Amino acid sequence: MKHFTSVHDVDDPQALMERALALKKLPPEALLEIGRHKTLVLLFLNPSLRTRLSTQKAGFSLGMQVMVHNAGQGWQLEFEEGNIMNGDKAEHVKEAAAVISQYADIIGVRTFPGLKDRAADYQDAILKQFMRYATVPVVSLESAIRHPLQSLADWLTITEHRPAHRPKVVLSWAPHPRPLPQAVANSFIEWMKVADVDLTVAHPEGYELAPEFHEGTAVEHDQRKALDGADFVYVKNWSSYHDYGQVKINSPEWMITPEKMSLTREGRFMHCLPVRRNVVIADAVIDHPRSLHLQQSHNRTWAAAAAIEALLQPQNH
Ligand SMILES: NCCC[C@H](NC(=O)CCC(=O)O)C(=O)O
Ligand SMILES: NC(=O)OP(=O)(O)O
Repeated sequence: MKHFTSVHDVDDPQALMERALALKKLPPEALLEIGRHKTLVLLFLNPSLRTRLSTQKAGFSLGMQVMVHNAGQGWQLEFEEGNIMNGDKAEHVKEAAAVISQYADIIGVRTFPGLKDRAADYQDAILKQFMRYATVPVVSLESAIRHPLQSLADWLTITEHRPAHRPKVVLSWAPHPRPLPQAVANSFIEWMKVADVDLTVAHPEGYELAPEFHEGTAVEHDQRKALDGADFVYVKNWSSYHDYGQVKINSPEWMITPEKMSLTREGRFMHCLPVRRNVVIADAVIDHPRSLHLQQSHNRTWAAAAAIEALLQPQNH
């Protein structure tokens, strides 16, 4: 694996998921050898709580040195090719990525979409520029269109709580006051396509995701119908893809409530966090023992550990 930016970078996603579960069970001293004398640099162009801490923790657990760099602490980066850099951008990604590569064995990058220019966001240009100019593997810490470490952690969580039958997994849109990226939803669909689950995406009309992610997935516009018999209910807001970046609905109709969860097959609630209580999800659902949101955030460490280990394999160098 050269980089970890989507499920398509992974030769055998099932094996990676199983390796993450195996790493979770290893004694701490066995883990420490995996990344000894290696350095991980995490670069945050946008805020984070879980990704920042769980990926650092994964690095530390694997015996790595970890450095975190926040945008705003350094020079403002230019990502366009050929621009006359006489504005506020002091350093080109061409130099920045090459320089960081001298200090790091793996570079992690978090970069959210601007949600103004769909074509630009869906080119995932900032992540791709880092991949182009870095001389070491790049791991996505959530890019404009995908969040693969989250999806891998979600898959671990589903695997750990899987019923005997093939589970029905519902990805349900929910309301939010702010325009949010489509990355978590896009990525979740992509990873669930390689997991052995029955996936339905529930969203109001007008909230279709990008065709490359949506195609081939069952879609339901009636949320209650979608929830019928669900084993896992993954809740996430995303802003409109078609009316790009817009919040078209902000009424509580799509909020997940105990009454809606009662339609499921003792369904487990999932959310990547951060979550707005009583907007996306009623307190009584997230505070219920069947909610898996904290198991998901715990599994972020193990997803990151497995991805980092795979990127450290000698064939990458
Ligand atoms: N990394 C997990 C989710 C990050 C981001 N959520 C947010 O920005 C929420 C912010 C707020 O609630 O105001 C998203 O949806 O992609
Ligand atoms: N779920 C997730 O990626 O959380 P952060 O944005 O806090 O990293």
